[in-house]
Amino acid sequence: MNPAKPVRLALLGCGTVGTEVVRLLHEQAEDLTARIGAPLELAGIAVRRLGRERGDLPVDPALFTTDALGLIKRDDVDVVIEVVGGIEPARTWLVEALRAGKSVVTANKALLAEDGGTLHDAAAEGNADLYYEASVAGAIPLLRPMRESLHGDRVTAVTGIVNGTTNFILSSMASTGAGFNEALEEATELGYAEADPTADVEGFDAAAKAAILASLAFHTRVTAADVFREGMTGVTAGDMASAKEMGCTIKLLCIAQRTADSVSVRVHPAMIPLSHPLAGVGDAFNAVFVEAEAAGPLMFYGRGAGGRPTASAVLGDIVAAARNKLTGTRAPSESNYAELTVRPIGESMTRYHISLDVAERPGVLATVAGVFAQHEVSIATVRQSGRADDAKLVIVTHIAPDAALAATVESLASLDIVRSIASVLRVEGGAG
Ligand SMILES: NC(=O)C1=CN([C@@H]2O[C@H](COP(=O)(O)OP(=O)(O)OC[C@H]3O[C@@H](n4cnc5c(N)ncnc54)[C@H](O)[C@@H]3O)[C@@H](O)[C@H]2O)C=CC1
Ligand SMILES: N[C@@H](CC=O)C(=O)O
Ligand code: NA
Repeated sequence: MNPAKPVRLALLGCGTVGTEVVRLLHEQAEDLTARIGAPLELAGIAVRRLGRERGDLPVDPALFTTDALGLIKRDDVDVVIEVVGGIEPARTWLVEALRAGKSVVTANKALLAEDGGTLHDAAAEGNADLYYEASVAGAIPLLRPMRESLHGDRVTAVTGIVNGTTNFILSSMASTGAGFNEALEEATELGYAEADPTADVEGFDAAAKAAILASLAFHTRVTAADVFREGMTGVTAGDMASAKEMGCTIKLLCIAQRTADSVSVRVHPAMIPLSHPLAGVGDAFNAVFVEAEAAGPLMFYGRGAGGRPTASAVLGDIVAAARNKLTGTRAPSESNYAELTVRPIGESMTRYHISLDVAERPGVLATVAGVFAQHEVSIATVRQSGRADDAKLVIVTHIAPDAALAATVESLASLDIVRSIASVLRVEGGAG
């Protein structure tokens, strides 16, 4: 029997994820061949600089090139794997590959969220596969269920922790009291953080993932620009202590919800009760709840960051793309028929936890309560502590439109008796 012709791979990028992709291809070569029915073979690896020390990477040094586009254009390349990141030149490379009918596997959430439409259009044009399981929640098989298994149902909400770096930092702050900088440094060393960790801590990475998830869940193109985003750099040790006092913790959440004809997608830190299933998601783990009309609640949990877990998702996509090449089939194409509108954050319904430093005078509480009433926001609990220069009010509201809550905070800030607004946090999941 003739051995099957290899499926040839072009790997773009050989950093945290790329090196682990190379290792897994090497370690599992025999099993992969058996599962696919043909061997996988690296045709080339595009890197930024040649001659860099790559330790014990099990690969022929002759495969390295700095000419990514030249590698993509080669006739002997069947599947292009992009683990470089960023918008350009990744977009140009992937559009070139897809239009030429080459399958693409990418972990690039920033690009998919910014301009996924262009990639999907290029895939349709070239009748090529576009797989991106690693782009959201790392190793967790999440996009394939969203893209295939749940296509018989109607998804109504997706809520989750989708950034490993910030979950690592918030978990460290909550459990060991570690400082922000110290925890971020450790997350970076462990390979969780983006090349520019601002993307993690300011919520851009989670917002990109939220856009990808919302697009798949609601059959509508949602981009990063549609997502309300607030990072976690403002979360202080004081907030964490205050959350603890209330039997809560603080997590950076991604929340995507659907009504009949619109969707809302937001990313922000939020207090959640310790009894909430997301509260126990520690370290760099991710967890995502999907609610669907017929299925009910589903939960996905696992490692959302790190070279090896992410490479696992990349490998899964490579296997799928290789099988399709051999059988002449294709991945499911983009489904965006619903064309739902994206609601602004002001219309989202949520609750706020507001901590105020106030002057300790008679009538302060009544004045503050009056501001909430004026904006039709009802108060759930009030705690007062300290006296004189150290008086503090901690107020938790009932559910109200975000616009009304934001306007309340603005009015509070203009009161003479309010010395400062120490913190404002959204509250989710029945906390408070
Ligand atoms: N590290 C993680 O936990 C995860 C990363 N991702 C995504 O995977 C992608 C790669 O991430 P990492 O491996 O962590 O980043 P990294 O920064 O470790 O690796 C990227 C590599 O691309 C190389 N590169 C940059 N410009 C290039 C060019 N013009 N030609 C060839 N190579 C070039 C860099 O030198 C670097 O080695 C990104 O899109 C990231 O968002 C997705 C999920 C998890
Ligand atoms: N920087 C990201 C990596 C995975 O997507 C994260 O921390 O989650
Ligand atoms: Na995933």
